[in-house]
Amino acid sequence: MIARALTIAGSDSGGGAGIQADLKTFTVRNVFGMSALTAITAQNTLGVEDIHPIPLEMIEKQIEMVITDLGVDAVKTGMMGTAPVIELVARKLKEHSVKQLVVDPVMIAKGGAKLLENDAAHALVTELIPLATIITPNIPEAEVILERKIQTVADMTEAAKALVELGAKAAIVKGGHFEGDPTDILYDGTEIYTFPGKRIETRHTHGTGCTFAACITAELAKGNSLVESVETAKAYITAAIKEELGLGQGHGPTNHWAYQGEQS
Ligand SMILES: Nc1ncnc2c1ncn2[C@@H]1O[C@H](COP(=O)(O)OP(=O)(O)O)[C@@H](O)[C@H]1O
Ligand SMILES: Cc1ncc(COP(=O)(O)OP(=O)(O)O)c(N)n1
Repeated sequence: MIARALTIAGSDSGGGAGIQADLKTFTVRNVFGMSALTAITAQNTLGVEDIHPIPLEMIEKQIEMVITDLGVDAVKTGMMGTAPVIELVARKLKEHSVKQLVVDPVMIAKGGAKLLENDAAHALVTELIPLATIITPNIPEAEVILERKIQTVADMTEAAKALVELGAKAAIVKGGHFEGDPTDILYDGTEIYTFPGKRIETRHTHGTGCTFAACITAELAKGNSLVESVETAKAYITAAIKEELGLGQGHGPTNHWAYQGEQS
């Protein structure tokens, strides 16, 4: 049977991030993708113009309809928006005993728009992080969650360990926001793994975090190990950034078809 993945996240009308990035990535990685929308955003490569939240009952129904009929092998969470959404999603994931959960703690879009209310970071820590197979913050997100500054690779390593202490089985702190080459640091509760990268000079990096986490989700859904899944996701996002599509006037989307690696 084909592997199945569910993304619980916001819609990006521009197609580079959010639900759209997730479903494209799932498809390219040979996984059947399903979605539960938490919000509709009106955005393009220049920024987020408006956000329309989806009512809690409707979020709950989407999750319920998908899991009880089609089933899921892995779930990814992205833009949650508010604490009540986080609480609801955590409750549903527990009710359905979801085993593979990738938590992308989306907070702020590249253009600066707030995608998570300030008071919701606490719910992320108490409700969602303890359920996570892996949490995938960028540096500013890890700083908010842990209430500390992250300025060096050593700080990233300590941050990954601290995120696991909060209850996640594993944590990868992404280095895209550092100057210089973007190294990502994974801690799986036992070992530290370093994923080095070469910085690609481009403005087309909209949705890099969503795409990276979606690829991890797809690989986990197919039964790959965590480290294998992160390895594939790093190669996938690197190719997606490198082979830019050149769309839009601002931060353009990455190229979800670019990765030529094997289907695992
Ligand atoms: N310019 C870049 N060149 C190469 N890799 C990048 C670049 N920007 C981000 N990445 C990689 O893309 C992935 C997503 O990271 P990041 O952009 O920090 O996430 P987010 O979109 O959540 O801010 C990470 O693996 C990171 O190392
Ligand atoms: C609906 C929606 N969800 C998430 C994001 C942010 O995605 P991310 O991958 O972190 O990419 P950037 O916005 O940082 O480029 C979004 N913009 N919209």
